[in-house]
Parts: sequence; C-alpha cells; structure tokens
Amino acid sequence: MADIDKQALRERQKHIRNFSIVAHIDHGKSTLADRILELTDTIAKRDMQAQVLDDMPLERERGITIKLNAVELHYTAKNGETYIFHLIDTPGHVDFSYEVSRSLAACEGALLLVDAAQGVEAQTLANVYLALDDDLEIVPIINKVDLPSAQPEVVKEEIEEMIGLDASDAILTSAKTGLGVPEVLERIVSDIPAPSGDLDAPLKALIFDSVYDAYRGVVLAVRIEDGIVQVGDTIELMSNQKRYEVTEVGVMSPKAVQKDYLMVGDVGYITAAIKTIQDTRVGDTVTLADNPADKPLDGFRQITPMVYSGLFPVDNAKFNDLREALEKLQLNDAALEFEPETSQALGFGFRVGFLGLLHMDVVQERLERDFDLDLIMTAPSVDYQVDKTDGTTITIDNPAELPDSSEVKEIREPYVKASIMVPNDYVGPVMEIAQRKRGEFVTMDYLDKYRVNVIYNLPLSEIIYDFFDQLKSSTKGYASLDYEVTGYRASDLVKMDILLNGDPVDALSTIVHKDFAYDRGHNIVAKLKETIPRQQFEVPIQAAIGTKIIARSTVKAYRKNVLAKCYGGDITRKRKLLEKQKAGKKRMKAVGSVEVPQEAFMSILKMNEDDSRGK
Ligand SMILES: Nc1nc2c(ncn2[C@@H]2O[C@H](COP(=O)(O)OP(=O)(O)OP(=O)(O)O)[C@@H](O)[C@H]2O)c(=O)[nH]1
Repeated sequence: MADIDKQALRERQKHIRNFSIVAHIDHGKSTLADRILELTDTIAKRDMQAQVLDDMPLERERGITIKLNAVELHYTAKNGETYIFHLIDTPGHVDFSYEVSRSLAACEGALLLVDAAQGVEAQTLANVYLALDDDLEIVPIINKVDLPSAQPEVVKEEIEEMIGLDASDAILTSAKTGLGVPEVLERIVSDIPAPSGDLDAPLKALIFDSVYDAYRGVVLAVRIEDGIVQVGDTIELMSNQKRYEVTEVGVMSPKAVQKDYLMVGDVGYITAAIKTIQDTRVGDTVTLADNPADKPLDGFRQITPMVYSGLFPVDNAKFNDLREALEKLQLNDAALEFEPETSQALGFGFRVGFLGLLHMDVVQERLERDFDLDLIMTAPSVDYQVDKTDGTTITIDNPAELPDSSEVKEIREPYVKASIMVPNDYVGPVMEIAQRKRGEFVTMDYLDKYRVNVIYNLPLSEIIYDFFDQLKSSTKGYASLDYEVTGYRASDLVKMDILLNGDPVDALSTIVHKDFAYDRGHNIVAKLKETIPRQQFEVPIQAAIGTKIIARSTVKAYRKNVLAKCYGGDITRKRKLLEKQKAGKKRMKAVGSVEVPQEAFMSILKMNEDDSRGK
C-alpha cells in the first residue's frame, strides 16, 4: 500500500456520494437515471438505447427491477470540484425487500421520486420506510411537472403528510425534458453526506448483489465500508469463512471499468474466481484473510426459500431440459433451490423453493420464455414440521408427503412476524384482514402523525395466498408489508385431498387449517368445476379429508361431439377444429383419464375473501 497516497484518498472519500432512487413503478426512475447519466457524460446521447439501468427484457415488461445494478458517474459541480457518484438501483417488490434493504444500506442518501400527477403510492412508501430506517438523507423530487395534470403543490403536501418529510424544498423536475435535473445533481452534492468509513481500518465490504459471469465467475457488487481492497488480496466471506484471491476490481460506468483498488466509500465489483453464487450471500461482509475485521456488518440475514411448488413439464420427455434450465437460472439466483420430485398425477418434475410468489412467477416465466418449456406448476406450499407417533420428526414442503393422520402427532407451521405500515386511516381494514388470516395482534406503533406500523404474528401459509393482494386492495395500495419467519407453531392442520373421477390427485392436495377446510374444500371444488373442460364422460370432483368427503361437484360430459357439426362436410374446417383443440390442450395434462389444465392446479390460490373466512 506504500505507493498509495492516503491523503489523496481521504480527499477523494469526501467527494463520494452514494445514493439510490426510490420511486413507484412508472414515476420515472429509469428516465431520471438516464438524464443523470447523460448530464454527467457517463453515456453519450446517441448511445442511449433504451434505459440503461434495467437491462433484462423481463424487467421492462413487469415494470420491476430484479437484479441490482450500480453505476459510477463523475460530476463537476458548480463549485468547480469533481464528485464521484454511485447510483444504486433497487428492486421493488416485497419478495425482494431484503435485497432492497441491503442496497439502501450501501447508500448515504436516496432521491425520492414522486409523479406530480399520481402522487405518493404504496411501493414508494415501503422503500421510503426502509430508507428512513437506514437513516438515509432523503431528497424529495416531484417529477413529470410538464404534464398538464401535474399538481406539485398537492404532492408536496402528500409527501409531508404521508411520509412526514419536509417537502418545501422538493425539486420539481421533468425527467422527460430534462427540466430540474441539473438541480438534482447539485442537491446530491450538497444534501447527501460523503461516506464516513475508515480508510485505515481492516476491510469491510457489504455484498449487496452478485451475478454469475461465465468467464469471471461470480461478480460481487460491493460497497466498501472500511479499508481498501486490491487485485491479489485474499478475501474472506465472513458468514462462511470461504477464501478467494481477488482477480479483478472495478466499477460499472455503465460498462465494467477495471480499477487498481476499491476504497472506503466506493461502490463497485470484485471478482475472485468464485464458482457458485450460493456462497456469496447478499448482506454478507467481505474482509481480508490476513487482516480481518473483528465483526461483520449488521443486518446479514441468510435468505432461504419460503414457498415451494412442484414444476412439471407438460411433455414428460422435457424433464432433462427442465433440469438444465433450472441449473442455469440457479447460477444467477442464490435463493432458488430445487430437487427432483415424482408425482403420480404429473410424472417427473422438480420441487422448487422460492422467496415468495413474485419470485415464483418470475422463475416460471423465465423457464417458459427463455427456455421454451411448457410447464405445469402446483399450488405453492410452505414447509411443515411433522412429529410422528413413532417419535420421529420430518419436514415436508409438499402436502402430498404428509403421512396419514393416524401417524401424525403434531404438525407445526412457519409463523412470521409481519410489519404492515399504513397511513393511519387504513388501520381498520388491515386489522380485519390479519384477523381473518389467523393473525395474532402484537402491537401497533405510531411512527409519526400519519403512519402506523401494525405488527401481527401470522402463519406464513396465509401470507403466501392472497394476503398481500387483499391488503393492497383494501388500503388503496398504501399498505406495505415486510415479514420475517420467527419460528414454527403447532396448528390444527389437515391434509385435504382432491379426487378426480374417484382418484386422488397428489398434485392437488393442500394442507389447510381445520377451521377453513370445509369452506376451502367447497371453493376449490367449485373452481375446478369451472376450469376442467368437459370430457367424453362425467368427471366427479371431490374434496376429502382422510376418507371423509367434504365437498363434491361434477363436470358434465360433452353434449355434442365437436366434429359432429362438420359431418361429411368440409375437411379443412375439420382439420382446423382439430388443430384448435390441440392448441388448447397444450397446457393440459392427462391425470388418469381426465385432461386437467394448468389453472386447475392453482385453483387454491383463487380464493375470494369470503371463501377463506372460517365460519
Ligand atoms: N410527461 C413525462 N413523462 C415522463 C417523465 N418521466 C418519465 N416519463 C414517462 O413515464 C413512463 C415511465 O417512466 P420510467 O422512467 O420507465 O419509469 P420507472 O419508474 O423507471 O418505471 P419502471 O422501470 O417500470 O419501474 C415512461 O413512459 C416515461 O417516458 C416526465 O418527467 N414527464
């Protein structure tokens, strides 16, 4: 380190600003980021393809950012000095709230961007609360002031009332025309503090993201909290003590630019021939093997799957393709877990663990779109601990595996501590939903005049169904939800089987609370009746607990043969009809003698409020 001028580095540290943009979808985050990149000459106008920060096509479509990204920009301020900005992007959904919290932990400030016509919306609040928790300096910006429907003054009041933030000096911008953006840059310099870490302390770097690269291995996105790291150093990941030699360090600007070192306050990347992303957990601390930090950074949480679902190829011959596709996705997704599963009804497939329902949707969509697989996915489940009468305890994440009730002594399900933050007008509806979902009220804190944090203990299985949707719809979208598994509790749970044509279909089994079994049984049977098309014969649908049938319905047989109409007639029409039928069957799976469409396996998720209410 002798050749490094420490005084110059300390001077440099004072000129670093690390921030992210907190905004609701569509309020203009990517457009503003683009303007900032343009104004700082990070990217020439003519090179601007689409927006740079979201580089996955799926993200554009879903309107969320799944993988994190950080760019370094250089800005010469009006005071004549040049500053180093690191703009860190954050994903925007409850499944990824831990990743968001780690990205925000890498920043000293956040730009709060609110659409001048739409005002403050739910997801904005969730992330603003995370930012406030991390003590970030927040710079309010009201965007899209060029719109005729813009009401910046009203939005200012909203920011003050709903977030409790002084918005009198909010910057008015149009990311579209560029109006106000120069002021944003100046305010980043003046309002957001420089990073405060210690250059001379042992290395402490926060991993806030990681991606797999076929040539370089895992690329760690890091924020250096203390010290310095250079090529050739041996780093240690503090959660698992794994050691690696650093092969490259650098920053994204927006393409990767190699550097000699990363120092305190820097946000950049490290590569060290790390083979699996599973070793590099977000929130972990990187230190130096020969001069380690005495303790890791706060806030590390080992993230594990919470929701499990069976994934089966419609065409059984595609099993190996599905395995390869999952392996590829896993390279870049530390939270994805899977193992082979066999279902009597659906054949060979995989039991896959996800962070939550959105994560599940994203994985399913990638498999279908990027890997061209047709899949049947079973209803999501949590994992259960089962004490058997023979004294053993097993963990199951698949309802079909629950032993016969005569062998079961106790079933425990995961419980979460859920924090629901809402403007105080909505506390009533929130409590009503939580209560209905077997919630146990813990406490309620007024965060300030306008915001309440309501805390409930809730069974995770109730959350993964439609809790979030219900919460959103009954609070006009303003509620934010964060949850953490706190442990397992014994509950009065039973397995509900579904029989089609008299045969139980393992992939449709669910575990339900006894009080809800009857209603859910009726509901699922009704939903199945709607989704299963008529066949050549009558199909009875039954819901059963053990040998007891609790609900039943019947899909009637076809009245007419589709082809009957074209009897002796036009052969092209006949072929067209057959082709149409074939396409419709694409996502059907023959279960015994019954053709079952994909939606049927998700019927349990389609409960409406009243159906899931215990009577
Ligand atoms: N009129 C007007 N439109 C804007 C402005 N800023 C962004 N937009 C438009 O608003 C839409 C959403 O902008 P984005 O920048 O993609 O929003 P985002 O917040 O990044 O959205 P996601 O990437 O989907 O999260 C786009 O059609 C933009 O062109 C603005 O200042 N004025």
